[in-house]
Amino acid sequence: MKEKGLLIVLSGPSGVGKGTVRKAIFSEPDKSFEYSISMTTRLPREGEVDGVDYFFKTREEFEALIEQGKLLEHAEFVGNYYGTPVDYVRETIEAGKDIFLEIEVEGAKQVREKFPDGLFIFLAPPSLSELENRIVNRGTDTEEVIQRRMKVAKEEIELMSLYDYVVENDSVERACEKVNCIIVAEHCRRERVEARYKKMLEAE
Ligand SMILES: Nc1ncnc2c1ncn2[C@@H]1O[C@H](COP(=O)(O)OP(=O)(O)OP(=O)(O)O)[C@@H](O)[C@H]1O
Ligand SMILES: Nc1nc2c(ncn2[C@@H]2O[C@H](COP(=O)(O)O)[C@@H](O)[C@H]2O)c(=O)[nH]1
Repeated sequence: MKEKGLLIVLSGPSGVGKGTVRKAIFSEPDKSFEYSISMTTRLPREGEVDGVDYFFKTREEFEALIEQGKLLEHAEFVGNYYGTPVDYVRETIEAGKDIFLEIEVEGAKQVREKFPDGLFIFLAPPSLSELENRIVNRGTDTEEVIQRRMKVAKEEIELMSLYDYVVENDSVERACEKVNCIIVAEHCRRERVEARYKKMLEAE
């Protein structure tokens, strides 16, 4: 039987650096996992490309996808829908390849319910004031949206204990190294458990 791939979820509050860390991880050569491109109703930011950064959809299109069961999870975040196309995730895992999702906390909760044996990593900020600095300095949000993101962030940080690992994003380089190590360690752990069961079954 072909071994299934690992579902990896990187989540955490807005502005902590999920996108930055994910892009840095995927810019490394020889990555053995695939990235799940999300759907969103948010308008593209400058430089963002449809089908690369996101699949950009209208609200009507997005709601039709929800109705048709095409999304593994979805959430409304600061006025826009975001969701993970389910077919690509399932096909990748079935093909024995790992898939990497970078999503917000409500979506991660939904994925955990459907894939309890996935690998869930929470990216945490060094402090709340540093989180706010990062959102402000990114320069993509109005003061009102920044305050909404910070309010949600505080609620999300309380949920970090539900994750398998918490990685502090104090430096992008260190955070990437830790995420990569966690993925390698998780593979080793699963292989050992599987090997143990295989032996047990063969001995019967
Ligand atoms: N370790 C770090 N140290 C300092 N700045 C960082 C670090 N990681 C990311 N940043 C900066 O913080 C800002 C927010 O990062 P990013 O957009 O990747 O966050 P995010 O978690 O993906 O946000 P969102 O959930 O809103 O999409 C960016 O300007 C980025 O350059
Ligand atoms: N629940 C989901 N959240 C997602 C998905 N794709 C991205 N995201 C998260 O949304 C926020 C905002 O993103 P931005 O690009 O507008 O800054 C951020 O936390 C992303 O991680 C998804 O498919 N599902």
